[in-house]
Amino acid sequence: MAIITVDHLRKAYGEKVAVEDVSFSVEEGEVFGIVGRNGAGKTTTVECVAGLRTPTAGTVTVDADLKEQVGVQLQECSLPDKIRVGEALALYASFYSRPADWRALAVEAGLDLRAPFGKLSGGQRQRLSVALALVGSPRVAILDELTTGLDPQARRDTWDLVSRIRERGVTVLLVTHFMEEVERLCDRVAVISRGRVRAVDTPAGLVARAGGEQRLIFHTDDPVDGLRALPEVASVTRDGGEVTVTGTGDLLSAVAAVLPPSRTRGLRMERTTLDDAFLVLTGKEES
Ligand SMILES: Nc1ncnc2c1ncn2[C@@H]1O[C@H](COP(=O)(O)OP(=O)(O)OP(=O)(O)O)[C@@H](O)[C@H]1O
Repeated sequence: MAIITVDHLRKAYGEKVAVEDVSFSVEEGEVFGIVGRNGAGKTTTVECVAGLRTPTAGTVTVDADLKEQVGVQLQECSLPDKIRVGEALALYASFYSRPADWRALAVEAGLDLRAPFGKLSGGQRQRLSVALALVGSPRVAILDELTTGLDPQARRDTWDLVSRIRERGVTVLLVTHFMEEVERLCDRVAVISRGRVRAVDTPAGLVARAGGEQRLIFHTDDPVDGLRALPEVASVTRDGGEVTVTGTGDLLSAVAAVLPPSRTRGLRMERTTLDDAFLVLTGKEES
């Protein structure tokens, strides 16, 4: 059952249209990603879902109590430097009627309760902001660019935290720029470009939409025209000594049957990645 339904959402700030027309629905218990380039309208969309902004047109339905059951972590977490992790969590917990065990949350997020906010690293601040979003025991957690600016280890620690949230059955709406994050965490993802949804699919489905194509690249002195007749092959191009064969299915075996690998040099294979799919779906330019 859908816990979040966004239907033809439009949001303008005066003359500036931030979200043109966005529709998607999120099932209970899934991690749903929203990706798009800078300024695509991602934050505005999730702020409308969180009830922090009022849509100009369209509707947002959240099947949960917004104040009690939706936890929000927005792009920057700022607290007074002197407040300690434990104090911040206790303060936020006091806002809710059924708060989570905030000490356990701090342990899970790898945070020291006595550490002052001003002394936390970027990764620790992000994990604190996630813990603060979870302190009310929400059914839905909205996380906006939670790993931007983090080093690879801090990013992985934050991903682990998100994986544990999902294991508890919390529905997660995740805004991100990182395709690796999408691949690791998201069940489905909406690709937004210029305020419109370009695709909603699983990460694998997005790759398939972008062609799901393989490329074989190698050097050979032999003729390669015969490869074009193979059903697996979509195109064959030669640029100087380098040959590129694109296609689908068991492309490598099909090509090897016609052109033995011993007649090629430097053979390598590339597949469409989620990054490629993102570029195809969002086009080359973004306002
Ligand atoms: N309060 C505001 N007033 C006017 N324009 C705004 C406001 N908030 C956002 N915008 C503009 O609306 C567009 C969409 O912004 P939004 O923050 O939703 O995009 P985003 O996809 O989250 O971008 P980013 O990845 O850079 O965070 C941008 O052009 C932005 O400059």
